[in-house]
Amino acid sequence: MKEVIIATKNPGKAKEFEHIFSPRGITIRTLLDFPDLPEVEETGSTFEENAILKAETVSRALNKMVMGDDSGLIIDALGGRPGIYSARYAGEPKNDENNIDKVLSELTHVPKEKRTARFYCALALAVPGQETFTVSGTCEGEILEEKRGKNGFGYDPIFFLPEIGRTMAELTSDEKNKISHRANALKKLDAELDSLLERGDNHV
Ligand SMILES: O=P(O)(O)OP(=O)(O)OP(=O)(O)OC[C@H]1O[C@@H](n2cnc3c(O)ncnc32)[C@H](O)[C@@H]1O
Ligand SMILES: [Mg+2]
Repeated sequence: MKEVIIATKNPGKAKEFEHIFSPRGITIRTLLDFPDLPEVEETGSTFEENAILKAETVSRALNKMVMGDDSGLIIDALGGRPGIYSARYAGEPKNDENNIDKVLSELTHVPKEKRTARFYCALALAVPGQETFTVSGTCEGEILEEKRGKNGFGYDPIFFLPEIGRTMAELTSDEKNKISHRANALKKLDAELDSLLERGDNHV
């Protein structure tokens, strides 16, 4: 069985990875399947550092190939915030609705043309005994003044894609998985991942 372990506890991410991998005959498992593993501290100062921390910590604990995803929303008018703090922007415990409300209130007086933003995703692939690979992907958009759509997770309902004319939360998962920051990053890991899976280096 071909299997990829993703070092995430976020069910929204897990669903996206599953959608992308299952048509290729690859099963995914996440930290939700390994409840006894210790919490990974996201102490890095960049998305890349945090993705590596997640992937390497879990890879070491399981002695398996593991992918880490660290991602977030970069808003130009907020100097790049919430950035690496996207998950807990409105404080603990992390809550998507509260995060969105905080962003919208900070942007209250910012006009449409200055509401540009991008999603960023860093992926790290840790393989026992090998150097960790990292790649990144982005997706450009604008922050709306109110939520639209019910799909996706996180900041998707306020992230508007001007070329498509819909928010990320108004896309089907197939549509999101073609254009998202996560999909764009994953495309760059494809060749690497395929050859590791072919060689059976995932130690399943
Ligand atoms: O660390 P793990 O367990 O993977 O789960 P997490 O939710 O804490 O993940 P991050 O630390 O990478 O924080 C990412 C946050 O950025 C936001 N985010 C990332 N990708 C997103 C997407 O595709 N759509 C909407 N929001 C996204 C969302 O708020 C996430 O909680
Ligand atoms: Mg996190």
